[in-house]
Formats: sequence, C-alpha cells, structure tokens
Amino acid sequence: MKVLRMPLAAIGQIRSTASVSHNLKLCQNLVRKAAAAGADALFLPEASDYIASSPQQSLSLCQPLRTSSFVLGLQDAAKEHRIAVNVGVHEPSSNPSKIYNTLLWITPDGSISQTYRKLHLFDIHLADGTVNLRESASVSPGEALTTPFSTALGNVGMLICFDLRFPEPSLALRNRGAHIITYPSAFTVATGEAHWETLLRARAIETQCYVIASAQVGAHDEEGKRKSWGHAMIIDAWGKVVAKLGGDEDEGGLAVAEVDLGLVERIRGEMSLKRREGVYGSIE
Ligand SMILES: O=C(O)CNC(=O)[C@H](CS)NC(=O)CCC(=O)C(=O)O
Repeated sequence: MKVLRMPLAAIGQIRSTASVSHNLKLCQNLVRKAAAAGADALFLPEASDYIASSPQQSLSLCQPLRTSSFVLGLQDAAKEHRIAVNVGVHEPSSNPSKIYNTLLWITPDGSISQTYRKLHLFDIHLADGTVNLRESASVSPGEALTTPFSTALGNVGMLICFDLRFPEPSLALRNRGAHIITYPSAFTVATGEAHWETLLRARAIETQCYVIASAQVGAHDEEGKRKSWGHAMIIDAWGKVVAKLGGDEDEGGLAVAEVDLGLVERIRGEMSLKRREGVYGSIE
C-alpha cells in the first residue's frame, strides 16, 4: 500500500556577505540538510547570492543567471539532492546601471522553471539614523506578477520582502490560484522588530494561504552597517506559525513544516471571504 504523507517545506536562514562563493556554500549545505530532512522544497532568502555594501559593489557582483556561479551551483545541488529550491538572487537588467531583484524556482531536476522580479523597491530613511537604504539606486522594478504554478507542495505564488507591505499582489496571487505565498526577505532589524511577523500573519490570514518567509539574519559586512532581522517562518492558512527560526547573529539554519492543502481547503470552505467588490472595486 502506498503510504500517503504530506509534503514538507523547509525554510533556510543565512547571513549572506559580499562573498558569492561563501554564500553558495551556505546554501548548498542547507540544500543537503533539507533533502536529508525529507523536504520537497527548500526556500532560501532574498539576495542569497550576495549582500553588497554599496550599489556599485552590488552592480559589479551581478552575473547573468545563465553564467552565475551561484545559480549554477544551486542548480547542481537541487539536481543532486532531488529537491526544489526557491532562491532570491540579483540579475542584470537592460539598463546597464541597474539590476533586478529576482526570485527563482529551481525544480528537482535542476532547471529554472519560474522567475519573478520584485515589484516594490525599498527606499527608507528613518530620522533616528538607524536605517537608510535606497534600493531604487541600483535596482529596476519588475513589471509583472508570476502566475502561481504547481509544485509538490501546492500552487506557489512568488513575492519578495518589501512586497509584503502591499496586500494587493498577494490577493491577486490568491485569486489566480495560489495555496502558498513566498516572501524571501532581508528585513531590517528596526522594521522587522516592529512589523515582520504581524504582516506575514496578516497576509496568511487574509489570503487563506500558507506564507513561507525565509530570511537573511545578522551582520552582512564587517562594520555591521547592514543587519537583518532573521526570524524566518512558515505560517499556515489560519495564521498559525508552524515553523520559526531565531534572530541571533549567527543563527543560520533550517526549519521544516508540513503543508496541508486539506487545511487550506477547509479554512476557505468554513469561512468564505466573499467580497463586496461592487462597493469598493476589485483586485484582478
Ligand atoms: O540589497 C540587496 O541586495 C537585497 N535587498 C534587500 O535587502 C531589500 C532592499 S534594500 N530589503 C528589503 O526590501 C527590506 C524591507 C524591509 O525591511 C521592510 O519592509 O521593512
């Protein structure tokens, strides 16, 4: 008799630096561990390939997907361990002074089947001086959502980090069939502490989707100018946190949770979120 088991998702947490080869080793290590844990897919953070300390450095480290040692190395690892990998990387854009912040879906046979380019860019200046970032200085915004696609875990809809603050694209992905929404991230410590878990749980509750949010953690450069909040987590379609990592400096690592599509269907059936679009308009 065939034993039915629920698919298993793994979230990875790393501290990427400007060393692409170092970051690749961290990610390949997590691929191996996720496969050993029996996961069907591993979700790695935004900008897993590198986190640079200036827009210039970010541009100079950026490689086309086809020739990037990081992307090729992860494709090999996915194929070797027969596991899907969702990973955030940088990619050249048609504008030579700009790049894209891109998310890849690598299948267990090692090919890139889906891509998504971050729509919303993170420009922030907190008056207390703790956070000052201008993503739009080096990144071009994407122009399209990627239609949710079928995987061993269910239909995956891809968004990235700061996209989390906008409910509309997550609702649009839900309307287009998503069971799972991803938010691979590199949240700042100040905004992560204030908003991260609340926003993730809100997106899960209002879309009635699993939310899978891998995260960068700790200091990305020697001076500690750039630090990420960590706290990668998986949230079920009822808003319950079912896997969670910490926020300590060196707390890289892995956590796993089952993805129960029966629960998704049950919640959607029990509490229908029927909209009054005639009153306030629709989200396509
Ligand atoms: O710089 C790279 O290479 C990778 N990209 C990032 O780290 C991006 C843009 S600076 N970070 C965020 O979007 C954080 C959002 C955030 O912290 C919030 O919404 O509060």
